Parts: sequence; C-alpha cells; structure tokens
Amino acid sequence: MLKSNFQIQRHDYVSIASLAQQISSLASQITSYLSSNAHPEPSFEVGGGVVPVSAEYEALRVPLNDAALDLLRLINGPRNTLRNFLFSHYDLASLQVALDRRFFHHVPLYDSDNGDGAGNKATITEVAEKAGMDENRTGRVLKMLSTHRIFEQVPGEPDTFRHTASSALLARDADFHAMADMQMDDMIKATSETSTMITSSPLAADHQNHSAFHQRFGIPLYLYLEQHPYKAKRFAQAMSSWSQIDRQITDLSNSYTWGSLGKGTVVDVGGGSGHISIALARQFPSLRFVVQDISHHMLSHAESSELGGRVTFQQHDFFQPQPVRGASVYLVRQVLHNYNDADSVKILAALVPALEVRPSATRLLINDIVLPDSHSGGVTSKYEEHHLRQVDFCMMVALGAKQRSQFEFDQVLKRADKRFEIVNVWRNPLGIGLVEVRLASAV
Ligand SMILES: C[S@@+](CC[C@H](N)C(=O)[O-])C[C@H]1O[C@@H](n2cnc3c(N)ncnc32)[C@H](O)[C@@H]1O
Repeated sequence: MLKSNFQIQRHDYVSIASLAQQISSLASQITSYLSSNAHPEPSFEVGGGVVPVSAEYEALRVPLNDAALDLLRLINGPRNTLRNFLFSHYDLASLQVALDRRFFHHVPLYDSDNGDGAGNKATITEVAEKAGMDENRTGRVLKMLSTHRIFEQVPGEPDTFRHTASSALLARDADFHAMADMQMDDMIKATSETSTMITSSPLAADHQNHSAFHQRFGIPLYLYLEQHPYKAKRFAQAMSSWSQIDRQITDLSNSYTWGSLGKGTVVDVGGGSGHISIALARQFPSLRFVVQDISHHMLSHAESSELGGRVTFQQHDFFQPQPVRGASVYLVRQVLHNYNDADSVKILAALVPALEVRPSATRLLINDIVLPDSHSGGVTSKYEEHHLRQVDFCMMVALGAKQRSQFEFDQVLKRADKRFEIVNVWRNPLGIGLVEVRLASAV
C-alpha cells in the first residue's frame, strides 16, 4: 500500500515503435528481476503461473500492461479492438458453463498423475459425462476457454484436454473458485440488467432498490444472501479470496501501526466471517478483536479459532449505536462501498458515541478502495484505474453504491460529524487502501 503522495505518471503512448521499445525494456527488467530473486520464469503450465508479489515487480508489471495493451489497440485498430470487446460476453458465457457444470474438477490435475502421464487429462466425452451435458457443447466450451489458455488441448489428441496454470487455479483454490462462481452466476446475470435498471429509474442513483441486482432478483443483495445460505457461504469464501489478491491483508497489517495498540481492542464492524481479524490476531498477539456482523450465516462461517478467545463474534446491525465503547480501533472494511452516501453517513454516525469515550486513543480505519480524483489526486495507470473502476461498477450493479475518493470520504465523514478528520491515507493503486480518521476534538 502506498502513501497518498505517490503518483504514477500516465503516459500518452504515441507510436508502435516507442511502445515496442518500452515493452522490450520492461520485459528484460522483469527477466532480470526474476533471475536475481531466483524466481522461476512464469509459464502457462500447471504450477507455472506463480508471479512475484512485491512492489518492485508491480512497478514493472503495471507499465508493461499499459504499454502492451496500447500496442495491441494500436495495431488492431478500433474496429478489431471493439469487435473483440463487444463479443467478450460469449467468452464469459463459456466460463459460466464451465463453473456451473464444474469442468475444473472433471479434468484431473497433475497432482493425481500416477507417473505415466495418463492421469492428467480428460476427453471431451469424459468431461461431458461428468458434467451431465452433451459432448458437442462441452467441446465448444473447452475450445473457447482454451483460446484464453484456460485448459489446453493435448498435442496430437484434439479431443483431449488438460489443465493449464489458470484452469488449475480454479481447480485447486476453493475460495478463488467461489469468487469466479459468484461473478459468473448472480453478478453476471445482474450486470446484464444495468442499462434496463437505469432506463426504469434514470435519475434515482445510489440506492440498493435501484441496483441492477435488485432489478434482476427483486430483492437487495444481502437479503438475497440471507435467503440462500449456499450463496452466503460462497460470498464469504469469495470475500476471503478477494482479500488474498494484491496482498490486501499484508498491506493492511503493514500500513497501520497495530503493534503500538498494545492490549487494545479492535472492533471489526461488518467483519463477515472474521477472516481479517483472525489474520491480524495471528500477527499481533496482544490485540483482541470483536467481529461484528448482522448475518448469522456470515458469523457461522467464522473459523473456529486457536486464538485463545482473542477473537470474539457478535451479531450487530451497524446502523444501530455501536455497543463496544472506547475501543482502540473501529475497522470498517469493505462496508461503506456497499452504501450510498446517506446510508454511509448513518453507519459513520452510529460509531461516534463509541469514539467519543476515548477520542485521543481511538481511530476509525476505513479499509476500502480510495479512487483517484482531481481533488485529492492519486493518479494511476490505465491498467490500475481499470481495476478500480471495475470494482466501482460492481458496487453500482450489486448495491446501487460506489467506491469513493479521499475527497468523497471526507464529505460523508463531515456529514456524519463535523469533528471527523482524515489524518492519513494509504493508497493502493491496485486495490484496497486505508483511510485513518479521528474525532478532531481529540487533539
Ligand atoms: C462486503 S462484506 C465485508 C466483510 C469484511 N469486512 C471483509 O472485508 O471481508 C460486508 C459485510 O457487511 C455485513 N452487513 C451487511 N449489512 C449489515 C448490517 N446492517 N450490520 C452489520 N453487518 C452488515 C454483511 O453480512 C457482510 O459480511
């Protein structure tokens, strides 16, 4: 996670030659970085897809993405580029079928190989049988996914497929699979209603009853999850997987001085299954955590913890006054982005009496994406901004809500209580940042 004054220059690439030169230079720096860190060169093979997670690697990977994507746009021209873009829902449909019919578990992994190479592949007929669908469409799904290097045809055996690094990830990582499944199931269905939803209420922005999700399923997302325990479990797993991406937990533990809180209490407001508190509790053995959530489904997915009672769980509605007073930290993580400004103001205001007990020793930490904007800066690359905008759109579709910039956080905080003051911002160009807030009367 990077401090607020960190800015990445956005380049306007102009020529094929200059882009090619940048790509070549960045690619050789990546090769040197890999070899000097004894990191194996990434490949598409099973087990070959691990890339380094470090600030140095990101500083090369991100501009290489910008340059490579722009080079492709330039050499393909708008007609080919847009054609590809416009047809991408068919690619997603193939992934949707593969997830629905559990293709990723029907092709054996190298792990199960008995040594003769025969155990790591499956014919279209075998996959179709296990998936309970016809061979023709099974083959078409596998071939479509293979164009993205998700599965591949075994050389010399055109009707036989094996895993690649990407398909193996979906086979092995249950939480990542849950995230993919959630996106390709409810979220893609809801997303297709976005424009219809806007047409039906063109001026009613920012309300969960005017979200595409509501348009598609007839009820707000969290009520829907309460009514579908399997989907609530999948959601909790998806959130856990999401937190592994881009080092979110590492960033959160590194960016704030948790160690200085001594034997303090951290209240994890809307903490879901408690995965963040549990990770922090493992790292900071003096701290105690209270994970609060309205959903007993979420709390029931909470890991039984070996942490000697330092992580406790409490059912609580964060629109109601905060029952744990005078804690060291109130962590509000990936919650405000679920709400429009009016509701975010109510959630923040409900915390004020608890912060007033020991204002100088208490912090509110908002752990959410901090969007770039012209007021508070934070310019990112196009590649990075695209990620942030995708998640912002996700909030619009799912909940009629949004991600916020520092300026927008400041506005909702001040509406909740004029004494709220942002004291520090850690930006993360690829994901979740951190906003540290206090009640100014504490000074
Ligand atoms: C997007 S999840 C974030 C979970 C967790 N903080 C994290 O970062 O992984 C939002 C959480 O808010 C919970 N929630 C929704 N409405 C709530 C309410 N009124 N009071 C308390 N929790 C609520 C949901 O059950 C869900 O676990």
